[in-house]
Amino acid sequence: MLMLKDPSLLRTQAYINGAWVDAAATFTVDNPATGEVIATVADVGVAGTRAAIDAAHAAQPGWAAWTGKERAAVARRFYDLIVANADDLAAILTAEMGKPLPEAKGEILYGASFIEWFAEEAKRIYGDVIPGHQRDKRILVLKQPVGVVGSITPWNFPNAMIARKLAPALAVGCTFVARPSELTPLSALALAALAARAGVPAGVFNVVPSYDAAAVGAELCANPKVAKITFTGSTRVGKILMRQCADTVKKLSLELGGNAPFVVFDDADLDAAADGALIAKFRNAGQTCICANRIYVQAGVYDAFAKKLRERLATLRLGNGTEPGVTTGPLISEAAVAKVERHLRDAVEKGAAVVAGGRRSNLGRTFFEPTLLTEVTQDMLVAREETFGPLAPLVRFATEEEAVAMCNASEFGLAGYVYSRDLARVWRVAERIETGMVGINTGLISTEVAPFGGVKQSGLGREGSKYGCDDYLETKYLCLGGIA
Ligand SMILES: NC(=O)c1ccc[n+]([C@@H]2O[C@H](COP(=O)([O-])OP(=O)(O)OC[C@H]3O[C@@H](n4cnc5c(N)ncnc54)[C@H](O)[C@@H]3O)[C@@H](O)[C@H]2O)c1
Ligand SMILES: O=C[C@H](O)CS(=O)(=O)O
Repeated sequence: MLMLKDPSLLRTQAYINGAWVDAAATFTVDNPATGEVIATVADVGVAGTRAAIDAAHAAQPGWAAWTGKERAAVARRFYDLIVANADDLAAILTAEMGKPLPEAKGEILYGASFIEWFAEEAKRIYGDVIPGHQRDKRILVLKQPVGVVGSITPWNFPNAMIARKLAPALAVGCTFVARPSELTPLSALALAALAARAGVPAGVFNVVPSYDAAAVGAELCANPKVAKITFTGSTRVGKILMRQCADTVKKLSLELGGNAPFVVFDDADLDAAADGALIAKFRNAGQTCICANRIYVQAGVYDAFAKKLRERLATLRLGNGTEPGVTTGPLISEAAVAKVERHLRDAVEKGAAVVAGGRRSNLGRTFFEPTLLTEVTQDMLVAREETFGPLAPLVRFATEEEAVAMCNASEFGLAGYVYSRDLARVWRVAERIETGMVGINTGLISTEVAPFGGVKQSGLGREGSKYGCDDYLETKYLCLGGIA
């Protein structure tokens, strides 16, 4: 049973047009650590999603008519309420997703940082005045909200992935229909409760929990009242949404799959690199889009680095995320465990060696021991596919050229990491690696102040930073003639 300071944050109805709405259909939300049902949630399906879109469409002109300062004030109250209720939001998040409470609290504050950042940006949505091309012409450029935004988000960061999208939308005057993952809807519903308390007007922020992701996604993509789709999730689903948006030429922001290379050169600080690899690989039990998926180590330091990383794996404690001292929670499902096992089996069959972990834990069906593999080669599944679990594969390389070529031998390009104390080498590799983001001598790069996003099949657009409003704005050009 979830013990909350404010039990009213545990919401199981949809939030549409400022009202909590039941539905005839429901679905259950399970605790991935224990398998117990923690909530039964209204499933509003396509009909409820359509109603939410209608509400968002009706509310949008009014919301856009508020000044940036007025929207900023509401967003600031929203931020303050999230921070004030962070412990409850973290408890809800851990219950439905499994990550350890300290990590869940960190996610809540990370998500809140986007609400804070874009509350500030709301006052600075500037246009332009451009010198006329003819004597009687005056040219203006306006930045206007795109309109209704449909949002589809994953289970691994059930608070922050919504906040990272909702924040710029609210700031510029868009309205928002959020369809959270069926695995983790409670975090989104708790955010809706706090948004209402903050004074976000009815219809501006709607949450439509639903089990049938494909049907609701198709409605969001096809409905002409929706101007933009913002999606975070797998590349597979991102491609489906792209296709479905074509008929109405919707704007798209896509934060998709990753396969991050993590490169350790022989001149690196090996302790710093091992610390960085531990966080970049095992944060959220390896279930983040920017997790180090392939760890490339230059031959001269390969054994020393493997030893240091193995020592650090021994400090990880697997367990239920509510228990003090637990660093690594369960995976989201048995299917996720099966994917880790498939990558492990393939690697071992092709010659890799298990030097730590390598098996399910007796803690439960979704627990897998943090695992370290050596003698991994580029042809193994673990180097080509996103594992999304606590499996660290070490690949040996000889030269910088070889390392960069192996990094770029992927259709993904979200994040990459480079450890070296040679400034020239760091610049060469950071400029040549085909990713949207590069961590240099650090394994933790996520922040609201920087543009988050990928290249190649890892996505379109950027979230956060001074660039983060761009994807929620249209640029309108006014040409004033006859000014003699
Ligand atoms: N780039 C990023 O910022 C980022 C962040 C988090 C996760 N991810 C990626 O997400 C994946 C893991 O998350 P996941 O398993 O939830 O991904 P997923 O693509 O399976 O699901 C993401 C969301 O899409 C919904 N969905 C599934 N099929 C759909 C369809 N046909 N139409 C519409 N919606 C549909 C799901 O219910 C969920 O809400 C990984 O690939 C990870 O790299 C990327
Ligand atoms: O899983 C993907 C998230 O975007 C990772 S982070 O929350 O930005 O670190």
